[in-house]
Amino acid sequence: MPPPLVPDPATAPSTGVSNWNIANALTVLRILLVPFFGWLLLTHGGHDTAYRWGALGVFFVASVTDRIDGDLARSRGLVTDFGKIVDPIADKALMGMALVGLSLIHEVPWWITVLILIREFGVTVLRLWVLRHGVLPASRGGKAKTALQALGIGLFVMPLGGIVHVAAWCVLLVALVITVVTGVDYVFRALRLRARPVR
Ligand SMILES: O=P(O)(O)OC[C@H](O)CO
Repeated sequence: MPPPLVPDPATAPSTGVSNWNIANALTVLRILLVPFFGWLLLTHGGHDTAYRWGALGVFFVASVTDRIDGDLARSRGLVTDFGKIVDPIADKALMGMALVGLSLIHEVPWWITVLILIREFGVTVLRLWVLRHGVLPASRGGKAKTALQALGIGLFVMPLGGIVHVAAWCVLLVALVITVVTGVDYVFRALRLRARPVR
């Protein structure tokens, strides 16, 4: 099969470019936005509508940079192992902060937050465990999972009730299922990678 015209940054071989590039800078920016987002979400116990909208704005910007840095890495040949490892970590930091914050203000049950955190932490450990054999890139399912988590969390952060709240629950529950299923899938991918020789 001929190679795709635009390689996927997750699976494309690293190009040898410097880690100091615009795609990785956006990833780092996303990490820096996490505490700011958390502060906005938790101010006044999450009951201040203005801060809540502010938190949603920061969450939206951070989520959009996830898309942009991937597109930039694809189109400009800026794929690096650093990006492959740190990009998912940045996503996990943002989603983790959001879920812990929403649980602290009693809007998402702790069991959901803990289950998702265990999966995300576990996949990060798997990535480090296989690193000497190769990089475990984000799978399509993993990317879909992150997009659904972002949508569900974004709906929860919106200071609106009614149908928005119902939609938030539906999306988050679907995201939860995909989170678990892709987590199991990564275990098998990691085991296959570990069977390869050390690089
Ligand atoms: O499921 P993971 O750990 O591969 O994470 C996927 C990334 O968040 C996609 O950007």
